[in-house]
Amino acid sequence: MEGVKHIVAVASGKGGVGKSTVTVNLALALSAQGYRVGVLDADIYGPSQAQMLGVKEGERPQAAGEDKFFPLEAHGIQAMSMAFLVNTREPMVWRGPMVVGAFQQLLNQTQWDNLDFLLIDMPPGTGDIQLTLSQRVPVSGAVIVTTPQDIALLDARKGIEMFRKVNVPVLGIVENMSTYHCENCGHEAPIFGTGGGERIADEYETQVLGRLPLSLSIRELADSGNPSVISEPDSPVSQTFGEIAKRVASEVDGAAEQGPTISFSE
Ligand SMILES: Nc1ncnc2c1ncn2[C@@H]1O[C@H](COP(=O)(O)OP(=O)(O)OP(=O)(O)O)[C@@H](O)[C@H]1O
Repeated sequence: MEGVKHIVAVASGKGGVGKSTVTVNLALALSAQGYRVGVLDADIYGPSQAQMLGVKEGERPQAAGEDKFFPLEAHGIQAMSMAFLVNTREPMVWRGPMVVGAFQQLLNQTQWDNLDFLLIDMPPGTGDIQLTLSQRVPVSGAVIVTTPQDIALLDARKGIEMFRKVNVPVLGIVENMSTYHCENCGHEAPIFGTGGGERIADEYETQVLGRLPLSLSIRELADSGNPSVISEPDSPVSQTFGEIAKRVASEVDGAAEQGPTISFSE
């Protein structure tokens, strides 16, 4: 893909597990480590990246020649989202083919500037957008975000299986909302259970890239457009994102050094 070295999909089976939050913080952590990073928000119906990156409503991308757009820039990250092109207060009442068409346009018509990593914030599930992505562009790998409870793991398994079917390597699992740390009494409570990320990583012979707590500040900072990694760079949460970023970068570079693999499927 023009202007992009590595494409990494951030995905989950289930909605609301923190994909967008992980995407934006991982992007900022990679950027803090010196990489040039872009974020493509592939959630056409419910884009979140504009808000999480603090892009003001109504800010629109500039045209780049006849049929391309320059991405917007926020916190040093290049970004493209449906939210930059439409009024986000109105629902998008679109059928599947229109959604896929819009995604393809975001994919093909954004003029990325010399990126090391393009992170794609996927919509939940294993449908049209996921298939389109794997068929249209070379995806270096996928990061699977899950919470530790069984109902989320069930959907995360489907996500992993889907990427395997389309020959996209799974780089690892991010276990989000692992434990709740009470800011008043210090008590740790594993609200969504324990060990889920590890179990699923073992099952699919992949790794847990990192574990993040259920935390008021993660939510407040992401929702306010100044995510943890830039607002609290020295916090344990930001350090965890830094470690996840290092693992992702080394997995992807390692994969690049091995060269392409040949696979057969029906
Ligand atoms: N570790 C966390 N602690 C507290 N709140 C969190 C955490 N991770 C995410 N959240 C909050 O949970 C909500 C959902 O997160 P987010 O939008 O990242 O999920 P998602 O998986 O991308 O959702 P969707 O399926 O809608 O795309 C957001 O308000 C976010 O701030």
